[in-house]
Amino acid sequence: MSKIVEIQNVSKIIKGRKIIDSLSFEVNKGEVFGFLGPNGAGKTTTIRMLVGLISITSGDIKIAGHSVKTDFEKAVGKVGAIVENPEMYKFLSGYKNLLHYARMSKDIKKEKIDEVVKLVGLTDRIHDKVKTYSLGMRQRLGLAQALLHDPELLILDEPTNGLDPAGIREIRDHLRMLARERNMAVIVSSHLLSEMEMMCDRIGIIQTGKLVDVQLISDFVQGTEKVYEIEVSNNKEAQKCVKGLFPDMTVQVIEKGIVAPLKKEDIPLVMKELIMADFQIYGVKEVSKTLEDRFLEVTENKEGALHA
Ligand SMILES: Nc1ncnc2c1ncn2[C@@H]1O[C@H](COP(=O)(O)OP(=O)(O)OP(=O)(O)O)[C@@H](O)[C@H]1O
Repeated sequence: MSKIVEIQNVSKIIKGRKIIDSLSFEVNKGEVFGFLGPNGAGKTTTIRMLVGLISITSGDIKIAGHSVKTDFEKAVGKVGAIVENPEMYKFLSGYKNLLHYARMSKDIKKEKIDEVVKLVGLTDRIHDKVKTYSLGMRQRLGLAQALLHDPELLILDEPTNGLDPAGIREIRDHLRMLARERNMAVIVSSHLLSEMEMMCDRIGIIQTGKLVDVQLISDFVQGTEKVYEIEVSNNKEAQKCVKGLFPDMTVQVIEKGIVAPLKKEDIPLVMKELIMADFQIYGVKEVSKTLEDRFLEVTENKEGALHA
């Protein structure tokens, strides 16, 4: 796989504070890379440096081999980005907005407008005024605008912010399609892991300005431990009962019962014990720890190391 972005030891100091600390990672063509971190971690600051909206204090960013610092025009020439909410004229149609934008930059032909409109699935509504569009449609129009000059790299800061589940799905499907069919590299930032799981090939986790981890999303999900949820009457007593069998186990009380990291072969014993003690059991199911739990595990584990 060929890399399109190289972030090399990048730091950013704003008003004497180190907001980004020695960040390094690469993004390949044809992949959707999720830049994930809690609010205030430094995602937007990094993206702003990537697209040249703010300067880099130290280190360098190369896009398609060109330094953002020393060869800016060439570096960002192949980048399409939606960083702040794309400015659209609400009283003009989507088409006129794109036409206006295309006229400002040279070399964009009308056929290209039709192509990107089709690509983001707005053909039926493109001649309606933007003020009649849903938020998801406006996002897709922004995407169309970012695609007008055939970027090799697409950068989107929190692209699903404020969208309903259908809108999130629309954007997600489009980004995946662009990576797969056009071999485009896509960088998306988000603080929602569940969303990243469905959209990205790899994720980079950032916390307080430092990169905590970069992983294939499939590996990240696989590292997620399985637990059993037992739907049972009198959850607090049931917890004591299971702890009686496995004193060292962390057994969690939830509204409808308990959750425990049991092995499959332990289930008959646990059931027998609960039944003998007169608990009513309504169900047992294997559940994954949520990805949010996994995210917290990774960031908490690494935090000690980072501050050491
Ligand atoms: N111009 C600035 N002046 C002072 N502090 C700033 C400036 N820009 C960013 N910061 C600080 O840098 C940190 C990282 O901000 P950034 O917006 O990059 O985070 P983020 O990960 O994108 O978070 P969010 O998801 O909330 O947008 C925050 O603590 C923020 O307050």
